Amino acid sequence: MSKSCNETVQHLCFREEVSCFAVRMRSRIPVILLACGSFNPTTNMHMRLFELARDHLHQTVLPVEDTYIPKFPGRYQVIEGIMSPVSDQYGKKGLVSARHRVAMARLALETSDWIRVDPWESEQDTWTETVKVLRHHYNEALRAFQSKKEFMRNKHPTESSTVDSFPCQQPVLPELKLLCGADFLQTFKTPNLWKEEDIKEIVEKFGLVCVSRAGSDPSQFIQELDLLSKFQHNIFLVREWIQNEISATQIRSALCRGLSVKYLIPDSVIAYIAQHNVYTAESERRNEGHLLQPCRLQNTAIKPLRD
Ligand SMILES: Nc1ncnc2c1ncn2[C@@H]1O[C@H](COP(=O)(O)OP(=O)(O)OP(=O)(O)O)[C@@H](O)[C@H]1O
Ligand SMILES: NC(=O)c1ccc[n+]([C@@H]2O[C@H](COP(=O)(O)O)[C@@H](O)[C@H]2O)c1
Ligand SMILES: [Zn+2]
Repeated sequence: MSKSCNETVQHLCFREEVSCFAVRMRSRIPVILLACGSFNPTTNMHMRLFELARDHLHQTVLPVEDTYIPKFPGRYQVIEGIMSPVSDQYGKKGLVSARHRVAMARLALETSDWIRVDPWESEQDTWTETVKVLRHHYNEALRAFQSKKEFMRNKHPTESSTVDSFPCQQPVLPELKLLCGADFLQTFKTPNLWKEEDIKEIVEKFGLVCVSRAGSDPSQFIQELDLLSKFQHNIFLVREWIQNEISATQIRSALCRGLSVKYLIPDSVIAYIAQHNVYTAESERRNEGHLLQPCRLQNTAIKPLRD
């Protein structure tokens, strides 16, 4: 092959790569994953939850017209993971202060380049419904998207077509999805814990990514609940391919008995717990016998009127 012919081929290959990239950028939907929970303390499994969910979303197939792209599979591009520890007012037994739980999550996530802890929920004066936490983070993402768009507009004030010619430069508003384990999903059926309209908004407007957990069958559960089966196209079930049944409750109970939890939670978190003496028999008794705040709120809401 002559040099010029070779160059032409290279040029064509480059152009094809660029156009594949452009198609990919246009088709892949950016996603932010938000996990709400106690994180008391953060375990290796909490972090695995994010990794499993990201792999799953990256493997979801592209729409038919794009399936020929071999190098770039996946309908979604997970751009960020957010861990949101619940506030102290949640009232769960053994829940230690949010200051400690946020600090431990920060240490645990030090080695992640895409998951971060966000203290907003834990800093609120009262317990916040999960749907409101989703709305807050959605609004944050919307603000970031709008300022990026504004920045692009200022960068190319006269070239209105630039954004169309280089789709990779066009900011796309990410979708925000609630990430949870199968046991979390099962709590949707617990009386007085969730409002129906909240569940509807979560699955209809945002979407759910649910990771399997021993003892829970999320697919059967979805079929049993009309509200979930109606929006099942927006519920992603992720199979944990290697079982990792770590539970934060068991970690706390092992710590209180003086047993080793090494390799179940990060070393940095173990060191923090020891340094601050976070988990003790006394901390385990915190909120003992209390109703969870969501149940308390629902109970007061449905109190009969006095005559
Ligand atoms: N082993 C696991 N497999 C799948 N999901 C999990 C696992 N551990 C925790 N999760 C999920 O992580 C989120 C936060 O959970 P949480 O803080 O309650 O931790 P936990 O280990 O379940 O603690 P606890 O035992 O105190 O309930 C929830 O959505 C929960 O379902
Ligand atoms: N109605 C609601 O919005 C509602 C009810 C129960 C639990 N939750 C949330 O789910 C999470 C459950 O965490 P735990 O699994 O640690 O109990 C917490 O973030 C809590 O705020 C929300
Ligand atoms: Zn739990």
